[in-house]
Amino acid sequence: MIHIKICGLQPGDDLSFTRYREITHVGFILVPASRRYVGPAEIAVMAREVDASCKKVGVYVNDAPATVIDSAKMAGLDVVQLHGNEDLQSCRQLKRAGFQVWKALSMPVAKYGAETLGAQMVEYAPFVDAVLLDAAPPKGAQTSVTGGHGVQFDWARLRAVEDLLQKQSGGVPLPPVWVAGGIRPDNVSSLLQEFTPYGIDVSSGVEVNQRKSIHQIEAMREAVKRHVDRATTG
Ligand SMILES: O=C(O)c1ccccc1NCC(=O)[C@H](O)[C@H](O)COP(=O)(O)O
Repeated sequence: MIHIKICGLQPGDDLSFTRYREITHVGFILVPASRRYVGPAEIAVMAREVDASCKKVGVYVNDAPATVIDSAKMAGLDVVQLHGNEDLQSCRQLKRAGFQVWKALSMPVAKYGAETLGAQMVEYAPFVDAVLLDAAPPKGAQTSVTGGHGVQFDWARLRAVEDLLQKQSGGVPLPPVWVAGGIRPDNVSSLLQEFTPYGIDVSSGVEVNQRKSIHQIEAMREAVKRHVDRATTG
């Protein structure tokens, strides 16, 4: 199964999609500069509408671990997604506090090749539960708004990640890989032709007028299902 995370929910959004088996994670943005910012107390209220099968993820950028722990406890989160330059020590501290930890890594641009990415994945592996490969933010984006721009990276680069995972299979086990950045119902199939991630993380691609659309979320789920069905029936 390809897991799906829908990210950037806000008060008033319809959370009934969290009951779908394939939508395993729902995300909230705890980055004050983001247009999708929601505070921990508001998340705790929204969380009552989240199906028990769906894990609640909080996205943080460069906050001190103690701040993340207090906020994530108040919000009732299962997973903390670190979307900045957080170090190994911070990941370890958050895991020790009982949270699953995901580390976002910016997908290689020309100066930053597969080896660097592989080295980072190996380095973070013991301290995280997953890595999330996201597109680098566009020029001009606010410094702390490191994701959620609807920007796609070159998915052909994921072939190098596939090779890394194959090569690594005898060595340090690498964490599950999620892919994010500009994924929409009408392009998800091209991504999945390049690479089969553990999961996909989607935000802008399931929005209409900057708010989550239940129809777009449904279209995403259908598009992934169609791809998987086609792949399994040949
Ligand atoms: O969504 C935000 O506003 C955001 C702000 C700061 C850091 C991360 C942010 N989003 C991270 C996500 O998990 C997004 O789902 C991911 O970057 C994909 O976004 P999109 O390209 O819009 O699908």
